[in-house]
Amino acid sequence: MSAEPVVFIDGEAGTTGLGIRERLRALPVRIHSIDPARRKETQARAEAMAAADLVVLCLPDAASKEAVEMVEGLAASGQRTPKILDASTAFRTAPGWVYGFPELSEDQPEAIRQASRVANPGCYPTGAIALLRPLIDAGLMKPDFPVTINAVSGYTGGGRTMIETQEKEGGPAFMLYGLGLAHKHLPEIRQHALLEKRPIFVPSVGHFPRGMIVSIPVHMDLLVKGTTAADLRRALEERYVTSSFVRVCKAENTLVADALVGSDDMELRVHADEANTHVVLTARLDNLGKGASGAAIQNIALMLGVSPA
Ligand SMILES: NC(=O)C1=CN([C@@H]2O[C@H](COP(=O)(O)OP(=O)(O)OC[C@H]3O[C@@H](n4cnc5c(N)ncnc54)[C@H](OP(=O)(O)O)[C@@H]3O)[C@@H](O)[C@H]2O)C=CC1
Ligand SMILES: CC(=O)N[C@@H](CCC(=O)OP(=O)(O)O)C(=O)O
Repeated sequence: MSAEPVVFIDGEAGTTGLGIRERLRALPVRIHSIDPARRKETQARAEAMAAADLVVLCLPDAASKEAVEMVEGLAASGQRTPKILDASTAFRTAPGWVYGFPELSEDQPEAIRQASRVANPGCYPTGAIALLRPLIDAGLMKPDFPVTINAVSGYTGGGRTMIETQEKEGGPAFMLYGLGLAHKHLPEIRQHALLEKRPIFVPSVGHFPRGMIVSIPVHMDLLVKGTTAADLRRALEERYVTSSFVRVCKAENTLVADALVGSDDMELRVHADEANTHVVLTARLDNLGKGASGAAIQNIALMLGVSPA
């Protein structure tokens, strides 16, 4: 790899692509862009891929799959091939891909460093997995726990189409969706949180651009006998004590969804009643920060072995 690695963002003009481009200014890398008029042309994209050390895919799932085939085509014709970081849902549970959540386990940063294919996590799974996985790993929550996840997102989570609808036509103040109970993030949450059962996941979107809260209610008598809210909090604190982005915070009585807008951090909380019979676990993040572009920058830094100047 040259002194200044080259990055090509396929989908640079989209919501996630723009966020990554902006954040890349903090890293010692060179961005290889293509003429916006040619951004969907196969030839122009293939040339840009061949010139890059890392390709970041910020595309819809189908276009991401096509882009990965293009990189594989380069390899088949004996050309140098870039590493790939994919922001879509297409490869988050695929064999041969490393899940780009460095806080997942102690070994995950090294796995991301070594990988040639990394899948950037979804926004909701980032919150849900961050709350659930340490509790399963610590043996406090059994893998067959009946998990329910409620979440609210800012409308930028829906990409360009939802942004245009909300901003031009003044979309709904608040709406539940995914009520077919088969949201595209369920397989990812289940696989990386190590859950045996499919969680019930009820996402929602509000008339605000950015911000997210993921919340998971827990009946304490369904956890491993004797588990307290303090045990849950300790397990989370132990997992994230070394993280620069994830922190465990004091429980609050109210939580505002857009408090972390512009930050790449995520806050986790354990809210309990006095009798310790009910707990609600919450994760608060910027859906475009730790939920998308911020997470991508963490992965890019690991994959290219660079850090902010
Ligand atoms: N928004 C979010 O909060 C998050 C989104 N993601 C994921 O990131 C990916 C991108 O999402 P997002 O940025 O929101 O979407 P956007 O719709 O905002 O951006 C997608 C971009 O890709 C371009 N594009 C579409 N098809 C092609 C193609 N065949 N070749 C080249 N460019 C193409 C689009 O151009 P045009 O507009 O002209 O069609 C657009 O610029 C998605 O897979 C999404 O699931 C991940 C985490 C969070
Ligand atoms: C509000 C909204 O529509 N959100 C999107 C998820 C956005 C996201 O971050 O997920 P991906 O990375 O998988 O695209 C949805 O529910 O499909």
